[in-house]
Order: sequence, then C-alpha cells, then structure tokens
Amino acid sequence: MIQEPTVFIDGEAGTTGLGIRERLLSLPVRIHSIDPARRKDPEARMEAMAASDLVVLCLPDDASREAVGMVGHIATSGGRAPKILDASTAFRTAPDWVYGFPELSSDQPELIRNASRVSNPGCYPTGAIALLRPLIDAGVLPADFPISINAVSGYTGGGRNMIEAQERNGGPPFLLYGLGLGHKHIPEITEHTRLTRQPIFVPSVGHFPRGMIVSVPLHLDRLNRKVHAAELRQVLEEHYVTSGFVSVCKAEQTLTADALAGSDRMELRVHSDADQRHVVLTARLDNLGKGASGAAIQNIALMLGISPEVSIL
Ligand SMILES: NC(=O)C1=CN([C@@H]2O[C@H](COP(=O)(O)OP(=O)(O)OC[C@H]3O[C@@H](n4cnc5c(N)ncnc54)[C@H](OP(=O)(O)O)[C@@H]3O)[C@@H](O)[C@H]2O)C=CC1
Ligand SMILES: CC(=O)N[C@@H](CCC(=O)OP(=O)(O)O)C(=O)O
Repeated sequence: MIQEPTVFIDGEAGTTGLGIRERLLSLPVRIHSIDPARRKDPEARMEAMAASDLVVLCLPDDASREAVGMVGHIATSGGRAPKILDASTAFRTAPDWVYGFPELSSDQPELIRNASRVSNPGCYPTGAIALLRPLIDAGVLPADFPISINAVSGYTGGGRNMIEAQERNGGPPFLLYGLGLGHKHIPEITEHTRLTRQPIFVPSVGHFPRGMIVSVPLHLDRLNRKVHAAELRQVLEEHYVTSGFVSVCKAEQTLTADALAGSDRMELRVHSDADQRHVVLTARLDNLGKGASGAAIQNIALMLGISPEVSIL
C-alpha cells in the first residue's frame, strides 16, 4: 500500500492554518499536529518538520523566516528536508522560490510541482495579478502603463488580532488604509504582473468578515493603439478557459464584496462605458479562499502529486 504523504501546518491554530487544515481533511494526506501547548517550541516544531513531506507555514513573516531556517538546519544535519509552502509575505519575491499561482502561465503548475520552496500569493495580489498579467503578457497593456489598484477586504484579512478587535469592539464600516502608498503587497504585485512602473495601491477594510474586490480602472483612451474592453475580455477568457478556480463573468452594474465568502473560486470582470475606452477590471474572491487557504490547497496538491480533482469549495 502506498503511504499517504505527511503534512505539518506550522501555525495550525491561526486563521489561515485552520482554513488549510479543514480543506486538507478531504485530501489523501496525513496531518502531523503538535501539542498546542508546544506550538511555539522550536524543538517540537523541528521534530514535526523532520517527520513530514511538506511543511505549510501559516505564520507572521519573521516566524516564517525562522521556520525556513529550521528546515535548512534539518537538511544540513543530514536529515530529509520537507518541501515548504509559505503563506506569509516573506518569500513572495525571493528569486529561489516559486510563486504559487498556478494560473500565472502555462508552465507555472509544473514549476510548482517540482519546487521544494513555494510562496503562497497574497490576497490582494491574487486579484490584481489575475487581472493584469495576462493582459501584459498578451501585449494589450504596455508594462509601463500607469496603473492604480483599489481594493476592499473583509476583516479576517487582518488575522486573529483584527478579527478579535472587530468582533469584540465593532469596527468602522469602511476604512481606507495603506495611504503611505507603501503597502507590503506592492513589490509582489509589481513583480508578478511584470509591470515596470510601480502601481498605486489603495487597500481598504470593511466591517464584514470575508470577501474581497480588487478593482483596476484603465483609461484605454491614453493608449497609442486602439484597444477596447472587448479585447481585454477576450484575452482573459482565453487565459482562464481551462481553470477550475478562475472564471471570467459578465459585467454587472453593482458588485457585493462578500458574495464568494466560503468559496475558493475567483470571478473576473471587465466593465466599460459605452465606447469601451473607459474600463474597470474587477476581481472578486474570498480573502481566506482563493486569497489564502484555497490557493494553498491547489499548491499542496501540486507539490504532493495529488490529483488536481480536489474538491473546489
Ligand atoms: N488572513 C488572511 O486573509 C491571510 C493571511 N496570510 C498570511 O498568513 C500568515 C498567517 O496569517 P493569519 O493566519 O491571518 O494570522 P493569525 O494571527 O490568525 O495566525 C498566526 C498563527 O501563527 C502562530 N504563531 C505566531 N508566531 C509563532 C511562532 N513563532 N511559532 C509558531 N506559531 C506562531 C500564532 O499563534 P498565537 O496566536 O498564539 O500567537 C497563530 O496561531 C501571515 O503571514 C499572513 O500574512 C496570507 C493570506 C491571507
Ligand atoms: C485587511 C488586512 O489587514 N489585510 C492585510 C493583508 C492580508 C493578507 O492576507 O496579506 P498576506 O496575504 O500578505 O498575508 C493587510 O493589508 O496587511
């Protein structure tokens, strides 16, 4: 009998860790857990890592870097180092890591399958990259086009601290933040969209738990070549035609941010005015679904060679 691969989730009790654990229960894997009282004990964590085929890091950035050091130590001490999938921001632009966005290009699933270190994308970058990268690769948007990205997230995007604060004390109905224009996701978005001009990114958080809309207004009338909304839509449709997670949907007059809460899917839309030269691209997803744990499950299945016919929430 073939033994099921073993997975250890470091940070299993956190928001992202719990979402991954729940989804892993339907996959042919063995979950290696440690006593919750020892969850921050380096010795217990290293033992769990050494006993696993894959370690999923659902930790703050600094703790992730430390955990990657532990896996390195296992390898240099002659042990069998597990593969790593990291959910934090720490390695998303690191050159020796593979970016865990299987829909990025046709060769990305194979790169993820063969990688020993994969970074799980950020929630906002998932929407922005899904919209922009195919358009830049196809040459319909120049890589130096000035881009602004506006986004709203449910409060679970802020992890346990924000969840507790919003649920205990209530929170503002809508809060714009990142107004220093230096949000941690900007390097990740710039690199993986292949934009050569840094985009302006304005995130916000609403008083609802889960859901996200990322929107990108485009003045197509500023392009030298005549490009219309229909051409953008066609490029996106062709790019995602085989995807089980991402679909291109018809434009709407209104969009509700939490409509995909509880789902691992993402919906893309191309909205335009009558002459199709003023456009707003939108991506709607669950920040904890395709924006975190759902994407992690896609990557885990690839990294462990498990059939991609995993249940899509
Ligand atoms: N929430 C979201 O929408 C998304 C989050 N992410 C990323 O995933 C990572 C985890 O985020 P999230 O789940 O939201 O955060 P949470 O705060 O909900 O969970 C983090 C978990 O890590 C544990 N932890 C902290 N430090 C250590 C340590 N040194 N050793 C072991 N465990 C530790 C925490 O334990 P304790 O609470 O006891 O300190 C907690 O259980 C972050 O890097 C975040 O950026 C990625 C995509 C989306
Ligand atoms: C609402 C909120 O605070 N969101 C978080 C990002 C959430 C997230 O998931 O960031 P990572 O994917 O990089 O972990 C923020 O803006 O920092």
